[in-house]
Amino acid sequence: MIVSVPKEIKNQEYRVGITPAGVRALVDAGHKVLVEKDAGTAIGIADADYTAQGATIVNTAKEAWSGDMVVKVKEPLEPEYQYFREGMVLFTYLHLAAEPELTKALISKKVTAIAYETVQLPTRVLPLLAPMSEVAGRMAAQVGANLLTKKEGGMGLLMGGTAGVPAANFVVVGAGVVGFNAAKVAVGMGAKVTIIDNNIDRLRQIDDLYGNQIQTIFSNSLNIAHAVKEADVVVGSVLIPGAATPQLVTEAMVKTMKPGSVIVDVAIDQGGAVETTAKHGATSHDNPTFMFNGVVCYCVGNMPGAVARTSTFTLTNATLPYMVQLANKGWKEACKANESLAKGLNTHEGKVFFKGVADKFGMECHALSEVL
Ligand SMILES: NC(=O)C1=CN([C@@H]2O[C@H](COP(=O)(O)OP(=O)(O)OC[C@H]3O[C@@H](n4cnc5c(N)ncnc54)[C@H](O)[C@@H]3O)[C@@H](O)[C@H]2O)C=CC1
Ligand SMILES: CC(=O)C(=O)O
Repeated sequence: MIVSVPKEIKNQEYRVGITPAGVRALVDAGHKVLVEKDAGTAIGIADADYTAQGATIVNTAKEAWSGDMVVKVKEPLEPEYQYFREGMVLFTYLHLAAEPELTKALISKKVTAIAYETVQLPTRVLPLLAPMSEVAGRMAAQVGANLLTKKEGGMGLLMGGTAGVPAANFVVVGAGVVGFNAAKVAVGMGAKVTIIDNNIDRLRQIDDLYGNQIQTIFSNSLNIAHAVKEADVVVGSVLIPGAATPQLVTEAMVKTMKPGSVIVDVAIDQGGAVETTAKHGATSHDNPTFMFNGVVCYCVGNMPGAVARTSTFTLTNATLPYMVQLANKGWKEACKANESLAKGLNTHEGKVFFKGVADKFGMECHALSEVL
């Protein structure tokens, strides 16, 4: 099989879908790997590092989209839709419930699209979302701390406070991988941390691990409203896998926040957990914030792109075994053999196979058993 890897084109996105070690694994298994010129140069992976492991460097995006399977990081952007074609297997983040135009393009061009973020283990863990959620969660605490400074529009608070002066009140809505990592780093910075989730077992785990260092609160609108009103930083990190995110932090709640407080809506890629950021839409690394009622709002849809070298290795450690299965067996046999991978199938032959996406756009959801 020919596996091809385009250079990412999203704003400030320097991650790459494959590392030299990934090229070696695919080449050793008998596949040909095409990597777009300079795909990894910005993060210290030279074209020569790829060719040394057996990749062929191609000069144009068109060639880099020509493989039987195209491996990427971010959801394709409009200029990339021209490369879609029937029979192509696309393995990348897609977030289709928040991407109506991309969904239409994949359907009309009959692409077989397998989304990293909906591959799911029997334990319900999302093994290809978790690595970037770990990065984005850790970043959310750093971003929140930075945005609290006067220069960034914040009220001029130091996350950990000082002896005699209280620490910032850091509230996380959604205690999954993003939320837990955000809370963990915020605790390390000395913030007063509260985490909210509707999964009581998850809250118990965090309570067992962190005791009084993290206040756990069960999710309901009253509890969220109270916590948001008192917060200096709110992190949005709720997810219903593959579906549009419920906007649990309403605009009315945001209006109760103090001027100079901060929202970091990490969940923006699935639509956003905060009504205000969801309405605004994702921001970019070049222009990451906007002000609403005195509150600094940050909702960059590709946060891990800012730490692209760490993120590339963290992501591909997780994606490579699935990539090798898809290349060795072909998508259909690989999905038949691996139920977790099969859950990644979002579109094929012009049909939608993921319920969260079908429900969002009022389309029919086809059963995997129709094709596997
Ligand atoms: N902006 C960016 O660059 C990035 C965004 N993300 C996004 O962050 C979001 C969170 O991802 P993960 O932490 O990996 O997901 P996860 O599945 O690990 O955690 C989601 C949490 O939300 C909780 N939840 C669901 N309904 C809830 C409710 N009604 N009230 C409170 N909590 C509720 C779940 O119980 C779960 O603990 C996703 O949308 C993901 O795509 C992830 C990485 C990068
Ligand atoms: C999860 C995702 O979309 C990202 O890492 O950019």
